[in-house]
Amino acid sequence: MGKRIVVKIGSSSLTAEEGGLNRLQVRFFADEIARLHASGYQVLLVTSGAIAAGFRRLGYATRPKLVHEKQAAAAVGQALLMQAYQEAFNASGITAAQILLTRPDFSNRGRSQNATRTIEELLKQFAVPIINENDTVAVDEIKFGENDSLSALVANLVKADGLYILTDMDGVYTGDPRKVPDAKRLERIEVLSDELYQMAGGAGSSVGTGGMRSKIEAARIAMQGGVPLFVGRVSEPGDLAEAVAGTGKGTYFASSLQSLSAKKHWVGFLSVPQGRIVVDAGAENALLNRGRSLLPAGILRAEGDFHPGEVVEVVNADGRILGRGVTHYAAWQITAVAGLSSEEALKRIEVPRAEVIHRDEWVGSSLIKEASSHE
Ligand SMILES: Nc1ncnc2c1ncn2[C@@H]1O[C@H](COP(=O)(O)OP(=O)(O)O)[C@@H](O)[C@H]1O
Ligand SMILES: N[C@@H](CCC(=O)OP(=O)(O)O)C(=O)O
Repeated sequence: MGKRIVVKIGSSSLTAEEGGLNRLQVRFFADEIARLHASGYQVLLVTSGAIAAGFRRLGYATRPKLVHEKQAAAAVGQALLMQAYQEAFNASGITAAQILLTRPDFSNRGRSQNATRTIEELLKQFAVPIINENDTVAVDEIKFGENDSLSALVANLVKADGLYILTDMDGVYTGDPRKVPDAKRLERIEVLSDELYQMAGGAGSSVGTGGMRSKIEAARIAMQGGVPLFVGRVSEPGDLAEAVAGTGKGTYFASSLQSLSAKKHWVGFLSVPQGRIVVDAGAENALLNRGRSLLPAGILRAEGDFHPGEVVEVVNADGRILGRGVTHYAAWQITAVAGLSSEEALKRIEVPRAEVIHRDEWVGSSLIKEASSHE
C-alpha cells in the first residue's frame, strides 16, 4: 500500500460503555498516526465517538436513542473529541483540522470537489484532517449513522492508497466472536460473497453502531473505488505501522481489479439522477452491448427538467432502467433533437458535442445492481 491512508477509529475504541471519552486512547491513536506522519505518510482520520463522548455530560444515563437527543449529545461530544485530538496531536507538533461531512457532500459533485480541495490543501500543509459525520444536521433519510461507509467514501474521494478501519475486534470472523466462540478469523478477503454478509453481525457494544455488517459495506465501497482495506485492532504501540506494512492484527480486503474511474464511481453510486432519457432498442443495444455513447438518433424523449452536466437515468420504451450517465444536453435540447442524426442535431442546437451521454460517463444498471444487491 502507498503513502496516503485513511484511518477510521470507531466509538468502541475511544469511549466506554457508560459514556465519556477515553483520553488515553485518543492520545494512543494520535501517537500511532504521528509515527506514520513522521515517516512521510499523509493520514486522514475518520473518527466516531461524538455521541458516546457527549451523552453523559448532557445528563443522559445511557446512549440516547432518539435522533434529536443523539444530535444534542454529538454537539457536545464533537467539541470534546476535537479538543482531545488537538491536544494529543499538538504533543507531536501536528496540526489537526476538523471536517464535518454529510452524505450530500459526496453525492453533489460541486460539494465533493470543494471538500477535496480543502482536504488537499490541509495535506499539503502537513495537517491531519479529522473527519466525522455532521451529526447535528444529518437527518434520518441521509444519515450514515455509522462511520464505516463514510470512511470508505472519504478514501475514494481522496484516492487513498489504503483504508484502515480500526475496531475492538482483531478482524472479520466467520461469526460474531461474542456469540460464536469457535468463529475463525478470515485473514484475507478477495470477494464479498453472500456468505460473508451473513457472517457479519451488528455492533458489539452499546457504543458501537454498525458492527461488522457496516464494515463489509464499507469494504464494498472501497473495493469498488480501488482502495484496499484493513479491518482490525490496533492496541499496542507500533500496531498501526504493522497494519500498514501488511502484518497487522486483522483482515485484509483486496481492492477490486476492475475498479471504476472516480468519475464513473460518482455517476454510478453517489449521484442523484435529475431526470430520465427514454431510448429506442437500437440505442439500448449500443449502450449495453457495444460500449457506445448515446447519440440523439436513438432517443425517444426526455422526462423531467435537467441541465447539462447533471446525471440522468436512461430507460427503454418499457420503462426498464438501463443505467445512468452525465448528460451534455438540457432536457429541452433533447426534446428539440430526439431521433435526429448527430449532424442534424448539431445544426439545430448549440451543444459542445454530438454525444448526449459519453460512454466514459455512463454506468450500466447491471453494475449498479450487482453492487447494491446487498444493501
Ligand atoms: N463476523 C464478525 N467478525 C468480527 N466481529 C463481528 C462479526 N459480527 C459482528 N461483530 C461485532 O462487530 C463489533 C465491531 O463493530 P462496532 O461495535 O460497530 O465497533 P466500532 O465502534 O469500532 O465501529 C465487534 O465488537 C463484534 O462484536
Ligand atoms: N458520528 C457518530 C458515529 C456513531 C458511531 O458509533 O459510529 P461507529 O463507532 O463507527 O459504529 C459519532 O461520532 O458519534
